[in-house]
Amino acid sequence: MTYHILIADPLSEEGIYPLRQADGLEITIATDLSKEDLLERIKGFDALLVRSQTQVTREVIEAASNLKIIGRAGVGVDNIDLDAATEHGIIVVNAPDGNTNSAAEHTIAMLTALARKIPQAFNSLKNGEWDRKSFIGVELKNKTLGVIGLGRIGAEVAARAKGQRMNVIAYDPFLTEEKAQKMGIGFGTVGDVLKAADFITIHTPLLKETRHLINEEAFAKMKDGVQIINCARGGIIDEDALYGAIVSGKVAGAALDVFEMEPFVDHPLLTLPEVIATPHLGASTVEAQESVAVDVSQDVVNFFKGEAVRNPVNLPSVSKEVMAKIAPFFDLAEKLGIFLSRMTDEAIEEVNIKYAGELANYDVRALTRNTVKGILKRNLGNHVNDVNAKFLAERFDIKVNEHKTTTGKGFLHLITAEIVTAKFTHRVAGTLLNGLGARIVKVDDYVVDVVPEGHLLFIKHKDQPGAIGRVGTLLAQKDINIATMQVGRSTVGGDAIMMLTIDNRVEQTEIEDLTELEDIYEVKAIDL
Ligand SMILES: NC(=O)c1ccc[n+]([C@@H]2O[C@H](COP(=O)([O-])OP(=O)(O)OC[C@H]3O[C@@H](n4cnc5c(N)ncnc54)[C@H](O)[C@@H]3O)[C@@H](O)[C@H]2O)c1
Ligand SMILES: O=C(O)CC[C@@H](O)C(=O)O
Repeated sequence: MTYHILIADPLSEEGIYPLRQADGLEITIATDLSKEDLLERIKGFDALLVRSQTQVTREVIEAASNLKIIGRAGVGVDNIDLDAATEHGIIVVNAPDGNTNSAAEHTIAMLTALARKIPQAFNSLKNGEWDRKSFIGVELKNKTLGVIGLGRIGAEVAARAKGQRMNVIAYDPFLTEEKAQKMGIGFGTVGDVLKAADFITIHTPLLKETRHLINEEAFAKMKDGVQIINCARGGIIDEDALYGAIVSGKVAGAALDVFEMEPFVDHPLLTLPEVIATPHLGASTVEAQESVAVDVSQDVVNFFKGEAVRNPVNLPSVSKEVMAKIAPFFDLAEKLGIFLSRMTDEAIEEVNIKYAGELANYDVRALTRNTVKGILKRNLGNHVNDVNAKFLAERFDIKVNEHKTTTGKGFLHLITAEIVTAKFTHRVAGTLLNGLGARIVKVDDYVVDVVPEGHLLFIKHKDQPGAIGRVGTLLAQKDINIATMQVGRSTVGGDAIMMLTIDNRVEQTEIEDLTELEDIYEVKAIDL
């Protein structure tokens, strides 16, 4: 099998080495595609790798009939329609750590250049002027740097600013006073930061909540003569408001690496001498580009090898240690779901999955997704996968609940999956037995011991002499060999079940013939 990878933005050649090394991957590099070309070209590709330039819109995702993974060589995924990717079962991976250092260094370079008006002075010199009066800067020492967004990059910038002997005050929804104290920085609300800072640097993602976070109202709270740096994302600062604040003299200077609309060739802000700018170069170093490309390429290779990806954006990430514990249960979890989906033809309203024993100590959301995937597969086939299973369940108004208990009822680990319909509840439990592999150990209230593999028949019948014989005879007449059989009953002469493993898949007509036998209530064929 060959998977086709489209690299649509320039990536470091050294960085894509993992892709070049892997078997079964064919790489096409086509950068600077127009929107129309991308919509046309994307059709045959299994993977798409981009940086920040290519806009991976819903339209692109819907035009891509084979796409399975989108890799973003960098942090921000605001150029990718994540909802559309999730709905279409496409996993999005990024490279969150590879460019942190470069982006932090760029921010500090911008801060210093802004304070000392270096770009303006250089331009003047290039224009043949020796002007020592117009470019009087300010020192950073003892000035206050306000950091909005103290994540990976914000924290690095804060640490470096302290090296410049600046006072740092930060706001981040995850920042506590204790953590700020440990970092040796001040802590406050956005308002406190805006009020206290001589320089303000933004390091949040662009989200609904952060769009125009720095607007007219925010500028009004700032010190007169404040200077602003944005090396995060265009759109976090309202550019019209910034223009007004510079012209009015409220803001003495701005250093911008990112803009609301990129790319552009001219921009009103660049007509102002107080503004210095770079064309989104925060991550543009040899080291960062190699690092993000390696990270994202490695995840694409892992994905096509069926291994866990390290930096999923639209799936919760699972640590290596947890993955090692839960990965052996993936197949069983999915099979429990497939089993349950065959137990009823009614609409499923609720799915309850209970993890008992040691499994209860781990993050088992990936197992839950596998069970939900198994349940939905009956009607959705390959349209459902790990990425969209929960989303599709929600779309179909199926509530998914996860429960945990450390008591394993005699099993080291036990997964019990349950589906609830308007009329019935069905339950199936499975485990992994040391040295023996997966087993289904309970179906509804009946204890069984069945290997979840191949073709199974689940038959509900009356506990009467002859019922089992009649099933055996009919299957023999149809030339269907029984490999294994388990029986269980609630009470003598009451309801009972048979679980058969058979060598061939049964047809619907054969199920109907079995159902017509005396004392047989219900027959379900389950292919695992
Ligand atoms: N210019 C570039 O080339 C370049 C390079 C790398 C990253 N970036 C951008 O830099 C930004 C930060 O990247 P990172 O790796 O540090 O991300 P991160 O996820 O590590 O940190 C983001 C931080 O912002 C905080 N945050 C979210 N909403 C907030 C709000 N309303 N107010 C204050 N803080 C808020 C989060 O809690 C988080 O701590 C992103 O926008 C990223 O896309 C730009
Ligand atoms: O692709 C780039 O160079 C920009 C990357 C940067 O904006 C990011 O969010 O990682």
